[in-house]
Order: sequence, then C-alpha cells, then structure tokens
Amino acid sequence: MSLPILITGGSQRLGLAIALDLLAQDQPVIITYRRHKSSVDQLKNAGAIVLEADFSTQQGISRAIDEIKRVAPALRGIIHNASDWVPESPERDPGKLMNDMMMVHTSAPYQLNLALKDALVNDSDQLTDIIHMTDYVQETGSENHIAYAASKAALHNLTLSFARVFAPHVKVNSIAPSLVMFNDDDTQEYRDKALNKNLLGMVPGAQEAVKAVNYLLSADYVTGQTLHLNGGRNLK
Ligand SMILES: NC(=O)C1=CN([C@@H]2O[C@H](COP(=O)(O)OP(=O)(O)OC[C@H]3O[C@@H](n4cnc5c(N)ncnc54)[C@H](OP(=O)(O)O)[C@@H]3O)[C@@H](O)[C@H]2O)C=CC1
Ligand SMILES: Nc1nc2c(c(=O)[nH]1)N=C([C@H](O)[C@@H](O)CO)CN2
Repeated sequence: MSLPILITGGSQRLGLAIALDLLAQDQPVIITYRRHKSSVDQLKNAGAIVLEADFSTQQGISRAIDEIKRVAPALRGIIHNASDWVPESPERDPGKLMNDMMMVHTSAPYQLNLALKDALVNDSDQLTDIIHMTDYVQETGSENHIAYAASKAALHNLTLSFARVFAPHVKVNSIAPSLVMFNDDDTQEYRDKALNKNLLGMVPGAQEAVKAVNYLLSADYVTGQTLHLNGGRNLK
C-alpha cells in the first residue's frame, strides 16, 4: 500500500480536483478542510482521510500537525494548497491582513514541513515530494493583493530553502498558476478581460493543476523549481 499524500485545503476547486485524481489512481490521500462541505463527505466516501484544520492561528497549525502525525507516521508527499485570496481594502487592517496571509501561505507550510520531515524522509528508496501552490505574482507582485503576493513569494522562497535542506530524499517544487480557474462570482466582463491576459487566450480549469502535480510526482530530477501555469502571460 502506497504512503498517503497530504493535500491542505483539499475540499474545493484545485485541491479537490487533485485529491479526486490521486484517489482514482489508488493513491491514498489525506486532506485538510476549514469549513465542512459535501465534498468532504465525498472524499471520505472515496477513502480519503479528512481532517479539519484552520491555519489562521498558531493553535490551529499546531493542532493540525498533531492530527497529521497521528494519522500518518509516513507520507509520500505534501501539497500545500490551502489559500485565501484577500485583497487590500479601506476597511481591512493592513497588519491583520499581512499576518493572515503569512500564516496560511507561509508559516503553516514552513511549520508543517519541519514537523513532518521524518514522515517524508522514510526508509524507502522512494523519492517523496513537497509541492507549494504559489502564484504567478510570486515574481511580479500585485497591485491589489499586496500582502497575498508577498506571502506567496515567501512560500516560493520556502521551496528554494527546503529543496536544499531536504535533499536528496525529498523533492520540493512550486506550482505557480495564473488564473487557472474562475471563481463562481467572476463577472462576464472579468472573464472576457482575463482571457486576453495570456498568449493562449484561455482559462484551462483545475485539470491543468492536476496534470502539473502528476508530472512533479513522477519526476526524478526536478527540485527547487517552479512549474508555471500561466498561458504565457509573462510574455503578453
Ligand atoms: N484558482 C486559480 O486560478 C489560482 C490559484 N492559485 C493557487 O492555487 C491554490 C488552489 O487555488 P484554489 O483552488 O482557487 O483555492 P481556493 O481559493 O478554492 O482555496 C483552497 C482552500 O483553502 C482553504 N483555506 C483558506 N484559508 C484557510 C486557512 N486559513 N486555513 C485552512 N484552510 C484555508 C479553503 O477552505 P474553506 O473552503 O473551507 O474556507 C479552500 O477550500 C491556492 O494556493 C491558490 O492561491 C494561484 C493562482 C491562481
Ligand atoms: N486561494 C486562491 N488564490 C487565488 C485565486 C483563488 O481563486 N483562490 N485566484 C487567483 C486569480 O485567478 C488570479 O490568478 C487572477 O489573476 C489568484 N489566487
């Protein structure tokens, strides 16, 4: 029986698509979720271990670490997918927003990676994986999601550090999407504008992230890298 892959924030959208794809490959999966929804039951019925976890507080992070260690003494991989895409706004306190972004996107992955190192560096010859779901804005910054972008850049920096520290047993990579999947409340105007932001004129959907995860899991010679999923937006 293969060792499980942990996916944080696995109850919707990209995380859910990745979890369902891995389960369909008979790959054991553990997901964390913050708010219960029907997909959590769907995943549980499909054989996943589901853990409630809120990474916005230190207590929540520490509790999640204890729970994950309890259910999985050894891991095939960790996909840090949990994320809150929150813009600056006049009514939002900048200090709280920066703390919130750094907790979920940087501190939680940092603490989980350190705490779960022994679970990843097990005595099998199998290479294991850490995948950080970052963002195109890790390299460009953002005008409306400044704290979010900074926290994703910090998350990518964790890729560089952990790739060095956890080698040669663990590969550590970033996947940096740019608009892979619309949100339900995205207006038609936003959607039309978004299609023009990349060279390929498309928004591919969650399966693009699924394909990227499967590639990294299968790779033997890729660590400390970024897999960009942006339709050539950087050249537009
Ligand atoms: N979708 C896209 O086009 C893009 C996605 N990305 C990145 O790819 C990843 C997946 O994107 P997407 O599927 O859209 O992500 P979502 O916005 O759907 O968020 C994924 C999950 O993160 C969970 N989450 C949010 N905050 C916390 C927290 N404080 N503690 C624990 N869980 C939390 C949410 O849980 P709950 O639902 O229970 O609140 C949600 O289910 C993310 O890291 C995102 O930043 C980057 C660029 C573009
Ligand atoms: N947690 C999330 N992060 C991001 C999302 C999202 O829906 N959830 N969406 C985006 C946008 O698609 C952005 O890439 C558009 O330029 C970014 N991050």
